[in-house]
Amino acid sequence: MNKAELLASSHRVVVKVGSAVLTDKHGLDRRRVDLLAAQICRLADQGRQVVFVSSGSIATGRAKAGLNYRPKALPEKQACAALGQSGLMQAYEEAFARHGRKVAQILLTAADLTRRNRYTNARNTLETLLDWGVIPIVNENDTVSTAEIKLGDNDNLAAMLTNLLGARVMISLTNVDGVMDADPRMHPNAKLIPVVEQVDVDLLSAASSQPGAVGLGGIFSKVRAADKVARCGSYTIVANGLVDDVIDLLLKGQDLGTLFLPRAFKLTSRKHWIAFTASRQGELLVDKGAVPPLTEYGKSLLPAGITEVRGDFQAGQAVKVLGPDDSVLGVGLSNYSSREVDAIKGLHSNEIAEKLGHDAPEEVIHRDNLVVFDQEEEESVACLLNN
Ligand SMILES: Nc1ncnc2c1ncn2[C@@H]1O[C@H](COP(=O)(O)OP(=O)(O)O)[C@@H](O)[C@H]1O
Ligand SMILES: N[C@@H](CCC(=O)OP(=O)(O)O)C(=O)O
Repeated sequence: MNKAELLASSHRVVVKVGSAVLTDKHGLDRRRVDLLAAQICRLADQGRQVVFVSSGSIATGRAKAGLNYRPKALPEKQACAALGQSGLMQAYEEAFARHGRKVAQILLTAADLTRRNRYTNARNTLETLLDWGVIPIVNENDTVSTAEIKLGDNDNLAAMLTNLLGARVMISLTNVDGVMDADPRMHPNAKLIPVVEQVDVDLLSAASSQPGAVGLGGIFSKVRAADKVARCGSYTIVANGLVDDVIDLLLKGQDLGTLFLPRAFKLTSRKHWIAFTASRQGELLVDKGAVPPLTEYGKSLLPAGITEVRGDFQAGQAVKVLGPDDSVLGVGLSNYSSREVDAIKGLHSNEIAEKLGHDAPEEVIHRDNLVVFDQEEEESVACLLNN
């Protein structure tokens, strides 16, 4: 399927735009804002529901504050985000209104997505706005998110939202033509990769995480986000947002950018959330005997196979499941707290109740709450989970 057919048949689209597209050395580029608003409105006018993930608050605020350096200290970044976000939204309000569209600001913190009840709440709000024909404009709530609890970057946020909304395609607009086979800043002859059938460890390790002057995460975070999107069965297009009519051209069938295809085996939305969005608080190590039941036969994780508990977690939280060599086997929601798992590890199912002093489930992680990864992809999965 080409990109025009893909967009033509997609009812729901997430568009993400990076700071490098939206801002120049004077701050927010109002002309770019107008061009983007016009194209997003055309996508919507053709009957699509569009969620717009916009970076740019820090770069906009930095110019507004008159800083001639890239803010590094957290309070400075947060102050810039606060200064910039209001101007960004004002520009979008005006630009979308010229096309008769209303926009709504959604600022999310990590906990809004990593906790299931808040995730569901965010989904309900977004669904309502989309039903009303409004364009939600989403950014991370940088002003209150500290380094330890950040979602990471907006590529990751857009991938999480693509799964949350069941969007068929995510369009990621950056300041290069797409994903190249080498860093174009160092290799001027780098070639565009037109299609990525499946992200592998080679592509992930080749992709630079060094951003441009204002971005975050570099092309690496776009490739990783595209892999997450592929695993929920959706497509990603990474294209050049500095091309004035890039979305229009894609709609008309021009073969621009890099297209990431969905995985043949896709996770359900809930399992995708468990694997890539729920906050992971700990690790459970299992012995050799537990590996085939989990990875080959889709069984639940029982206490008998657990040898070690790492980290502090509560019942219901997500944990990584590691093999005896520390390789990542999967991610699942634990029925028990770390203290309880520590108490029952190595026990047979009929010994659990006696040890804990009350009736309790025999599985530490039920198979319905466990995502097991293909062991041949262990390296790239470890990379995906590493943020
Ligand atoms: N292999 C590559 N393909 C494309 N871009 C790359 C590659 N390696 C490094 N880059 C750089 O990544 C930058 C985009 O990342 P970033 O600055 O985080 O953008 P954004 O603000 O759009 O999120 C580009 O400006 C490009 O120079
Ligand atoms: N939330 C931040 C941007 C974070 C981010 O991922 O930036 P970018 O790599 O430019 O998409 C901001 O609004 O400045």
